[in-house]
Amino acid sequence: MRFTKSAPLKGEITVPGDKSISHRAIMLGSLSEGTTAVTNFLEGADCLSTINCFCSMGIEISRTESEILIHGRGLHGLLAPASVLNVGNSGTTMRLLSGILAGQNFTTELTGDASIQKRPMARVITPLTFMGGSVESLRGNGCAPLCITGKHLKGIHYQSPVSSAQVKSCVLLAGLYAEGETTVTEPFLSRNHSELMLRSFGAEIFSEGTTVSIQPEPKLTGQKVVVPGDISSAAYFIAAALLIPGSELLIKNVGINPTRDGILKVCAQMNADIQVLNPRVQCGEDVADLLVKHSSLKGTVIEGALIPTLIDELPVLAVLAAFAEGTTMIRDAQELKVKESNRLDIMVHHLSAMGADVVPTEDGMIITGGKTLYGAVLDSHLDHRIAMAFAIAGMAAEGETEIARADCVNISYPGFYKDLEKLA
Ligand SMILES: O=C(O)C1=C[C@@H](OP(=O)(O)O)[C@@H](O)[C@H](O)C1
Ligand SMILES: C=C(OP(=O)(O)O)C(=O)O
Repeated sequence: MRFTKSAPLKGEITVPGDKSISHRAIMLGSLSEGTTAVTNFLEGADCLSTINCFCSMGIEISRTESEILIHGRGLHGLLAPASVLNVGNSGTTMRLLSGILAGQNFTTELTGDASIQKRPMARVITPLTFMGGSVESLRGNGCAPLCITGKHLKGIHYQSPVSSAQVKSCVLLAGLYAEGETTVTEPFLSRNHSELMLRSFGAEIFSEGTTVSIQPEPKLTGQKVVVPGDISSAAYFIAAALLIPGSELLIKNVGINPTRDGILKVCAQMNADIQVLNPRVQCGEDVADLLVKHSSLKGTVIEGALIPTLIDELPVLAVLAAFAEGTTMIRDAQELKVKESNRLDIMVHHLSAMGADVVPTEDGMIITGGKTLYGAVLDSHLDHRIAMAFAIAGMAAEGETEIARADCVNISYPGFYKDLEKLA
């Protein structure tokens, strides 16, 4: 895909459904009694991987024009799959499913693409093993493929060393099958969609600060789930509208759960003009429309408790920082090294290739903004967030930017380039 300096972004857009919430709706719908109807489900490759995994375990999932219908079989209704489950590129599917599979009465093998086979799974193997689970990394390297044999699990209090919603959700889902209460404490609060959705499906779950506890063997009942627009997808349009002079864009129906809205807080620190309009609550999740106007941005510090609330937005925030006046420090972002690609290394490389002043640090980077950026030929490294972040950089830079292997945006936003083209 090729990008040159863009005309102003005008009008309105609705971004596709939230990826995290779409995954969870399929999982909890499958483990519930009755039917779960999901509106605005994200038809991205990652969520389709989750659907395929549950279909392979005997769940019937059908579509109407506007909904996905999941015909749940209850907490103990999954069937042993006939072959290896493949999660594709999806870390969320791999880690959350591991928690569910640890409590079944069958053995499953789980694998995924080349990127998934390099991502750390010890972070879920460790707590599941503490619970009495049997989860083996088949190559002995702490990565997929995994072999999971369902066992009788015991509730634990797990102090997670990472602020990861995937780890937290994995342990909570295993807790559905454990004897006694299961508790997770994390350093900083990560996204809480699992907690909100588990509660609405009927689980007994209690959160206080960075600790959450769940009781086993609830009767989960199918629900209607209306998925809000994904703030992680809205992030690219927020950034484009802020960077391109003359832009004024209304992004409708965006999930602004406080565990996900770090990008709005950082943009406010950077002097961005973003109005949060029509705030409302939909299926327990905060939702609003965002009116974004071109702004003169200034540098800021992004660190600590904010990091989990904007973890997937850091690539595009680094692009914003490169166009802002002054210095931006990104700290405590070492998790970016173990995403679909090493996002820290690639952000530093690609921004530098465009002429930005970026210095890598152990857990982030220092960006001195305000330099003129020039188009470059950049590889996505098959990482959807990298492709989308640098598409936006290309629309604000001088000259032409070419993104190679750009179709990986299908993972979280299949219509991304079409939507951009419509607006700009
Ligand atoms: O739970 C989830 O749905 C997700 C959690 C985050 O990962 P970590 O839990 O590894 O931080 C995030 O990066 C990912 O895109 C989705
Ligand atoms: C990290 C991501 O997803 P996952 O961990 O589910 O692969 C992402 O979407 O940026």
